[in-house]
Amino acid sequence: MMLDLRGVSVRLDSRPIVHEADLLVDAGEFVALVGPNGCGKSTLLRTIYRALRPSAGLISVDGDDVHGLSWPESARRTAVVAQETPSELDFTVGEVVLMGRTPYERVPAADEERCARALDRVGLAGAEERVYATLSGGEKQRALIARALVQETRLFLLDEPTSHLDIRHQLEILHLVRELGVATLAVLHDLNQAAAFCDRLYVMSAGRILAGGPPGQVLTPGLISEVYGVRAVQRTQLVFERLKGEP
Ligand SMILES: Nc1ncnc2c1ncn2[C@@H]1O[C@H](COP(=O)(O)OP(=O)(O)OP(=O)(O)O)[C@@H](O)[C@H]1O
Repeated sequence: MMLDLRGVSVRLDSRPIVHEADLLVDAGEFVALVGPNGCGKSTLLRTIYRALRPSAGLISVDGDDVHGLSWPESARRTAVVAQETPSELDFTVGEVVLMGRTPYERVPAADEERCARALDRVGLAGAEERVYATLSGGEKQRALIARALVQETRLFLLDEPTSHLDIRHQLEILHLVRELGVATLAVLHDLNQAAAFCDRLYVMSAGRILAGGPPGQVLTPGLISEVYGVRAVQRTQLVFERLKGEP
């Protein structure tokens, strides 16, 4: 199992935020974590990438307790793609991508080669010298995915990677991550998108994981009304597919 959470609870300022979460991601799986604002999704993700410590439970990545690993060792197992943070803005794209090599000994020529390959893979070939702050939202997300790629981990954690992108760029990013084939746990807000892209998903509400499984089994009108307080009606829906080339 690539990621295995057993009974994970998290407290912030002594308030219980996550209660006894169990969650699995297998090698190569794309798993979504959905739930209403404030239910604890980001807190759970931050605990997996060690920005927070659980108050109870165990989180293992590739068989080892992440909170027992050294920082570089855990960073060689798990890469995070979140929304941009101010820390990236002063750098060139190449410098941002190279941050992904921080947990490794630096080998300049080989690292530049890795950086070029990763940028090529995300459709930003040759963008090393561009200033990160000047990229479009979609390009920034792709640069952050390139950074995760050079980190050479077997697990990706995505925290709302598409939330300020338009529909075409949202689809591009989700396609891209899926095609990489790296085990991924992604916090997503759009339930239709989560259902379309993930192998399995978990639904969180008020700090608890209420259900997990294939989207068709989990996203029932009953569960959606219980969790979000909205009535879900299943209809033939408009399906968006990315077209090749610019619109
Ligand atoms: N540093 C903190 N100290 C205390 N409480 C916090 C802290 N950070 C977040 N919280 C609270 O924890 C709860 C869960 O927040 P979290 O950001 O994990 O939710 P989320 O499901 O990711 O929400 P969203 O979908 O809006 O991003 C919220 O009630 C929030 O106010």
